[in-house]
Amino acid sequence: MITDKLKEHFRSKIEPYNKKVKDFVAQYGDQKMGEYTIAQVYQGMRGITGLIYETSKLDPEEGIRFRGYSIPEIQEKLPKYPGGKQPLPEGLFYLLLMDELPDDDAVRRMSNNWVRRAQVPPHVFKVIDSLPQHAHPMTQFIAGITALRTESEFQKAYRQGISKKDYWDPVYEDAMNLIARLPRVAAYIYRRTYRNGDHIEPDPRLDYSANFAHMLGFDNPEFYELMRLYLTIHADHEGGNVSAHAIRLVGSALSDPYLAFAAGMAGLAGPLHGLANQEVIRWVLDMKKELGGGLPSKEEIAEYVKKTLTEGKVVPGFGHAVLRKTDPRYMAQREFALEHMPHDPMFLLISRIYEVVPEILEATGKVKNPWPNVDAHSGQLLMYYGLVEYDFYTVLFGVSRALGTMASLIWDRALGFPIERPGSTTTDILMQKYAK
Ligand SMILES: CC(=O)SCCNC(=O)CCNC(=O)[C@H](O)C(C)(C)COP(=O)(O)OP(=O)(O)OC[C@H]1O[C@@H](n2cnc3c(N)ncnc32)[C@H](O)[C@@H]1OP(=O)(O)O
Ligand SMILES: O=C([O-])CC(=O)C(=O)O
Repeated sequence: MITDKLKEHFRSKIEPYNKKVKDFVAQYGDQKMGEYTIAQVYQGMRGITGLIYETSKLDPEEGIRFRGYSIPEIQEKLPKYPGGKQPLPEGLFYLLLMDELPDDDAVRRMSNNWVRRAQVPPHVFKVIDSLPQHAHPMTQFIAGITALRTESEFQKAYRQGISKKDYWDPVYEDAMNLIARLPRVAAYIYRRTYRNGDHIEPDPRLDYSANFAHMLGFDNPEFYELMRLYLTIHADHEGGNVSAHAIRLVGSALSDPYLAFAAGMAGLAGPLHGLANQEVIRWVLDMKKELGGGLPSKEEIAEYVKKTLTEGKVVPGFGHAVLRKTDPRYMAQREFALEHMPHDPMFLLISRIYEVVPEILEATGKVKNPWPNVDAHSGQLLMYYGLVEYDFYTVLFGVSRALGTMASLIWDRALGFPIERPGSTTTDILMQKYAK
């Protein structure tokens, strides 16, 4: 294990926070938090608060806050690459884990710490290579993450009989190693699938995002900035979304962070969750093909959207289980596009779709949030810089999601959270009780 200053700093936070939580539960633990209805139970537990997740909180109107900071606030307050405008994801991870804004030094330490941990064992590449080249990148990613598990410090420590109060320590090691290694695994998948296996070695002098972009094959300072923004804004979205919740749930059985993260990635790969980012581009390209290639008019887009709905499909990139306004992550990406590529035809189309879709979804009378989410915009930015293989997009999302969910998983073990095991019931039992 690598001993590091960051870990010692984190260690100093555990006891006081544990005491705060224990005292709070001891004093107020029997307070009622609310009531819920039969309908909510049938509707995917929507609106029921049933989890403690410390690193971020989602407000339906304002969007995500990372440790209390909104997206514009973190863009302003987190350290940046010299000359850059976008926050460094190393700093976001520091904020999420430590509940403290980092300075430049802390961010540099985080960056260097991950560089020291970044070596991916060769068997991981062999596992990925054993899959057919046409295997979806998320299939390859999940296989790669599971293969990384041979390195689990938590698994080893558990076998050796580690005490419960120390679980957080090897979980921290696994989480940090996983975060450090994911860009290499992701880039390997990209180059194997789309660039004839012409792999690019990491450059440890670069920051986390730039090095990732470099290994993918996009050595463009503007793309580096995009990656910094992308990896920051996709990192965390409170605890109830499918990926974060799956990671929390599986981790609660004391499955190690690799297993927990692989479970989360299986959830992220669903088209109603992270995979929507590739579905948006697929849908937009199909629309363009059907409408003859150029920039479709608002009327043509409206017709296409209505056709999608008539066919019983969802309009990808729109709607949300919690948000009730345009996702601030969408807006941050829109601002990036306005600054760097305001005349890009795909950006103009994405903008026009934004003008057309909400009204139509609203008119259905059933869609609770007609506004765009993060996935409605990310693909356009990636395509602009030449990362056009949209099946790969969810892997990028996954690399980012590790930052929030791993910070949270370390806290889960530091706070000694128990195995998650909510109750369930049957319709017959409910009917016997309520349908009298
Ligand atoms: C990173 C992320 O995960 S962000 C979300 C990414 N996903 C997408 O963009 C896929 C498109 N959007 C959706 O499918 C949904 O809006 C979800 C999955 C995000 C949220 O689902 P819910 O909370 O159930 O949404 P909501 O309560 O508004 O659903 C009510 C009805 O509207 C429909 N609806 C919601 N959004 C859309 C949409 N974009 N297009 C068409 N219909 C929609 C639902 O399918 C549901 O229909 P039903 O009653 O026939 O089953
Ligand atoms: O919050 C959700 O349910 C989905 C989402 O936007 C995310 O996980 O980023």
